[in-house]
Amino acid sequence: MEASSSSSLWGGLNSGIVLSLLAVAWTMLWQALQGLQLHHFFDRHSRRLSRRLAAILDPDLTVTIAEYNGGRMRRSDAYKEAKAYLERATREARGGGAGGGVRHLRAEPDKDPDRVLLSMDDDEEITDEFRGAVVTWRACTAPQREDTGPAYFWRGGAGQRAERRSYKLLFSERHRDLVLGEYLTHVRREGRAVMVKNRQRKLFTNISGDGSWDSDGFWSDSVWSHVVFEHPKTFATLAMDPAKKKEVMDDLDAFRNGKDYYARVGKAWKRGYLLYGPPGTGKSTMIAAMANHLDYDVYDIELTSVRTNTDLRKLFIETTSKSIIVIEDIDCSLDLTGKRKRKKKKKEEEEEEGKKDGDKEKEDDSNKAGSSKVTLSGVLNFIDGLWSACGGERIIVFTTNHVEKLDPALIRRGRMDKHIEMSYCCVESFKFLAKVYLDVDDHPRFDAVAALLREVDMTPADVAENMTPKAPGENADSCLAALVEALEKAKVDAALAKKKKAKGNKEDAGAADDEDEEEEEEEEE
Ligand SMILES: Nc1ncnc2c1ncn2[C@@H]1O[C@H](COP(=O)(O)OP(=O)(O)OP(=O)(O)O)[C@@H](O)[C@H]1O
Ligand SMILES: [Mg+2]
Repeated sequence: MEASSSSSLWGGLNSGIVLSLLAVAWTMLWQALQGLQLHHFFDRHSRRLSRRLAAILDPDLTVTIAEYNGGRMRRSDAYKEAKAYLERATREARGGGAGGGVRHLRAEPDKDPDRVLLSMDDDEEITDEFRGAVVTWRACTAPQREDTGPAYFWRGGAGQRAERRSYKLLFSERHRDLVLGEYLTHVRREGRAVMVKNRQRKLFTNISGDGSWDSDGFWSDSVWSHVVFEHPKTFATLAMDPAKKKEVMDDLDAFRNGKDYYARVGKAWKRGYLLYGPPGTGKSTMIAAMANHLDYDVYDIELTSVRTNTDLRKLFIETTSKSIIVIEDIDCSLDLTGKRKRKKKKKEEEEEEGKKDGDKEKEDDSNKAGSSKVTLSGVLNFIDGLWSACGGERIIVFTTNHVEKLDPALIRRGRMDKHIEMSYCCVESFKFLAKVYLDVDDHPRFDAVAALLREVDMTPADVAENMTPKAPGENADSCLAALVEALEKAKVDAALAKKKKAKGNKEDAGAADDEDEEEEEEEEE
C-alpha cells in the first residue's frame, strides 16, 4: 500500500513535472508561432479538430438553413431571420451574455452610419440556450457549384459570388422535439422582430426598373429599383389645420391597427387617399409624413413609364406589404379624365362620317400622349381589382392639382376612401410655420401677415421659402419683413390679374355679341 502510495506520489510528481514542462513548451511554441503569424492557422484547425472529436463522442442532430434554396434567386426568409437572430446573439455575447466565444466576426454596414453590424464569420460557432437545451449554431460556406445557367450570366459570370452560405444548427437527440417544434419557430419570430427593428425604409421607383443589382450582390429582374427612404418631414412639421391633421393621423392609425376589422368586414386591407390642391400646398410632403408616421416603404409609380395594364398589375404584385403606393399628378400622368365621354362623342362623330376604321384611329389617338397604353379601366383594376387584395396593408395615394378633371369612377369612395384638400396657407398654418422655421411664437409683424393672408392666396411652400434665412445675418425680423413684402406684391399681382381677366371677359363677351349679331343678320338675310 505504502509502496504503491510512494510510487503514486512519484507518479503524481512526475506527471506534474511533465505537464508543467508541456505547458512551458506550449507557451514557448505559441509565442514563436505568434511571431510567425501562424497562430490563426493552428487556432482554426485545433478548434475544428476539437469539434470533430466532440461530434464522434456525442453525435448531434443538425438542421441546415441555406441562404438560397432551390433555383430561387432570392435569399431564403428563414436564412435572413436566422441571420438577424444570430446577429443579436453575437451582439449580446460580446457583452458577456449567453452564447459567447465568437472570435472571428464579419462586419457589415449598419443603419447607423457610425456603426457596423457584426455577425459570426465563416466556420464560427455560437451557442444558444432555450428552455434548458443548449444548441450550437455554425456558419458554413461551401464552394458554389459551377453554375452555367442563365443566372450565372446575369451575375456577370465568374467571381460574382464564390460561396454558398448556410447556418447549421446542432443539437442533442434528447432535445429533438423542443428544437424542431418550438425553438426554430422562436428563432424565426425573434429574427423577424430584429429585422423590423433594423429595417431601412425604401423608396421604390418603376423608372428603369428592368433589373438591377440587389443588396445581396445578385441580379434582380424586379420591376422596381430603390434607394433608402430618408425624408425628414413628419406631421410635427407639416402645416395644416390642426383638426384636419389629427383626423388624417387618426385615420392612418385606424388603418394600421385595422387588420381584424378588415378581415371581419371582408375588405382587402388597403385604403385610398386622394390629396388635391394647388401646387406647393404640401401634397408630396404629406406623403412623406404619412410614410414616416406609419413606418412604411414608398412605391412611387411614374405612370407614363408603364407601358400596359399588365405591366401596371405586375408593378402592384411586386409591391410588399406595409407600403404606400403613390401616383403623383394623376391628371397629368394619363388622359384618364373624361376619356369615356370623349370616346363616346368621337364614336358618334365617326358614325356620322361613316368611318369604318374608326376604332383603330381612336386607339391611336388615346395613345398619342406617350407610349403608355394604360387605360382608366387598368387603373381602376389596379386599385380595387382582385389582384389589389394580394399582400395586404397597402395605402394608395393619388395627388392632383385639378380634382375636378378626374373621372368620378376613379375617385369614388371605396377607391379613394379619403379625400384630403391641401389648401393655401391660412393664419394658423403661417403661425405654425413661423414656429418651425423661425422659432417665434409671436412677433409685431404677425398681424400684418395675418391681414394680408386673409386677402391674398399664398402657398405654404412660398410662405416657408420667405421665412427661410438665406444669409448669415438674417433673422426672424428680416424674414418676416420679406414675407410681408412678398404678400403685398402678390396682392398687387392678384389685383392686376383680376383686372386683366375682367377686361378679357368683357372683350370675349363683346366678340360673342358681335358674332351673335352677325349670325342674326345672316339669318335675317
Ligand atoms: N403644408 C406644408 N407644411 C410644411 N411645409 C410645406 C407645406 N406645403 C409645402 N411645404 C413646403 O413646400 C415645399 C413644396 O411642397 P410639396 O412638394 O409638398 O408641394 P405639392 O403640393 O406636392 O406641389 P405639386 O402639386 O407641385 O407637386 C416642400 O418642400 C415643403 O417643405
Ligand atoms: Mg408634389
